[in-house]
Amino acid sequence: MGFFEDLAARIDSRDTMVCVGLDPDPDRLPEDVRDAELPRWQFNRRIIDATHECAACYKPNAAFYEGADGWRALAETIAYAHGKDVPVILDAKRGDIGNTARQYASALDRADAITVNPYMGRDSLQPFLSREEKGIFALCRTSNPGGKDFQNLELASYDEYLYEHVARRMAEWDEHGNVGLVVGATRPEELERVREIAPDLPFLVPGVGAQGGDVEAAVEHGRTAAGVGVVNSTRGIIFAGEEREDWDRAAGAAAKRLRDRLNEYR
Ligand SMILES: O=C(O)c1cc(=O)[nH]c(=O)n1[C@@H]1O[C@H](COP(=O)(O)O)[C@@H](O)[C@H]1O
Repeated sequence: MGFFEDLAARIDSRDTMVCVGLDPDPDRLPEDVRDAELPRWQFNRRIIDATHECAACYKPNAAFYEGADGWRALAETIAYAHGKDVPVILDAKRGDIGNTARQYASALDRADAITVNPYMGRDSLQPFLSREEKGIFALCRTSNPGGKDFQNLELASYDEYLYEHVARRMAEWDEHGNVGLVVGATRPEELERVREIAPDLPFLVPGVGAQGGDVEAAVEHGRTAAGVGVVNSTRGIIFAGEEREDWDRAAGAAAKRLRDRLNEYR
């Protein structure tokens, strides 16, 4: 089975669209894991134990795993999530010239899907697109305030915005049914627009929770007609119990709350 079939099966069987972000910021790790060997992995292990039942997938962001210990923590985390039958999207926002991209694509040996930056064009994405059984989420309209700086430039020769063009092109380049788009929940009208352009591509929708995005729009437009799409929250889940001793239980409760809130609109 390909990534999106696995993801669809997980969404259906667990009745959840929640993508739990795993960004173990060292400055925010709880006291009781700080002195452990591989604190990031110990933190993630307890977060996964507490959240896996309502996780459609996990999304570790590579930025939080720099360095030799970080990579070990990431490898342990991915293997542990797989042990719970939860797919993993590596949020690495990759994209480079062909031979470099081929090396970056080896990150997919471990993870099930990856985020890519399409700015360098088709050849920079080809090594990812060719991995038919793996998923690729291309940045389309990002959730951050500066997302508009380039993504909302109007392309005179196409009479559309750059983010619209990215959506259209990615749909064209999706030869194996393994492409999705990253579209933030912070711009609901653009989320709706991207859904119109690319009706069949699953979305990864970040920006709810800490960034204050629109949950209803994320559900309504994030999914394909077949119901495939996920909504990510990271800090709103993993640091929900930051000041508490039972921080993992608090994360579990936050993940459940988000699942239930998303399900109200499904
Ligand atoms: O590619 C992403 O996942 C991503 C794209 C985007 O437009 N906005 C965005 O916030 N993200 C990532 O999603 C996560 C959001 O974290 P929270 O704001 O804590 O929920 C971080 O790992 C971001 O890097």
